[in-house]
Amino acid sequence: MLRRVPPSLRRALLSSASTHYGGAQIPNPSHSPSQTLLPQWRRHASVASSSAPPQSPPPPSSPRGPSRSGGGGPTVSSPNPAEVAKFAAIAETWWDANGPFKPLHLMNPTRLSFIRSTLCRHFRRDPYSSKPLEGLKVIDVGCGGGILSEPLARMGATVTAIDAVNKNIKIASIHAASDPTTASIEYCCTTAEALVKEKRLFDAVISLEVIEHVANPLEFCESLSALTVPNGATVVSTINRSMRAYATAIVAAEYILRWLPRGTHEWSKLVTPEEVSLMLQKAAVSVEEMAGFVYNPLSGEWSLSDDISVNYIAFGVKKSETPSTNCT
Ligand SMILES: C[S@@+](CC[C@H](N)C(=O)[O-])C[C@H]1O[C@@H](n2cnc3c(N)ncnc32)[C@H](O)[C@@H]1O
Ligand SMILES: [Mg+2]
Repeated sequence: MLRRVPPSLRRALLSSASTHYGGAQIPNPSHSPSQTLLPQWRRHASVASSSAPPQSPPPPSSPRGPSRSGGGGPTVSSPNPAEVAKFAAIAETWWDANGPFKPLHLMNPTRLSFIRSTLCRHFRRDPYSSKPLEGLKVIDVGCGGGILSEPLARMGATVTAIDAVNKNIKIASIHAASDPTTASIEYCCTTAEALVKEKRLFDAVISLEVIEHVANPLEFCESLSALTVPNGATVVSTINRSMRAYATAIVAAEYILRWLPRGTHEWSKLVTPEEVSLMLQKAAVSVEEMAGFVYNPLSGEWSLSDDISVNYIAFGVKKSETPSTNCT
């Protein structure tokens, strides 16, 4: 089943000018109105009525040892310094379930459910086993305090977790050390780009709520792809650049409810599902499933949905052959 672009999203896309990401122009749908020219993806299986067909599991990734940068920070300049400073300022609050990262704590079971089901389907694992990701090398890019990295390790994955903020890595390492299962996580203050230079490879590359904070989203997608083994999985979540997202994720969350510090998200830096899909496609990752996260203010819980107008997550598969580059 192919996912249709919701009318609200099409309207937002049609009203926006062409967007440039690091020199690459993301096509403006108003110039190519045919829906067939927009990326197509399946609904997430637990949202849709049909499930995705199984695919060949990827070959095992190369067994490289840990590599850590010095304590001062990442080795390359891809992070946006202003964005990094925002996260450094609130690093101590990562594990405060009522602090600025409360929305991520509340969203965690829902996003883990999407990750568990898509990875298990792709890698042909039993999602009901206690360690469904056993034997898979997974990297959590922009891990913050490790609130996603830890459950991934509990699901059996061999986890590497990186962040541009050294304080985050210190806090994540201390927190993980208290449990033998999570103590095995390889935490490192570095960037995806630096690991690409080291030719590190992972079966699954996951980067949640990071792309809207990086200096160059297209280059970031290219780095995520370069870290993924052929036929491996790349998972990205973020906030849509829609009017609804502006009203809820920025005005309500930052200014009315004060869940997040003001200025956490800049509307102009948000990326739409089509843009994420096109950038990943350009980077040789084909987005195959997408789902929205919706918040129920009555229950205070998040759930998976077809509604990708605000928060959404995309699952992609790295193509087995790298497309030829256009050298001039
Ligand atoms: C909103 S937090 C998300 C944390 C985590 N992925 C999660 O969802 O629980 C964004 C994180 O990305 C990190 N970050 C921002 N830009 C980065 C970059 N270019 N490379 C690596 N980490 C980055 C920040 O330091 C911060 O910890
Ligand atoms: Mg964010």
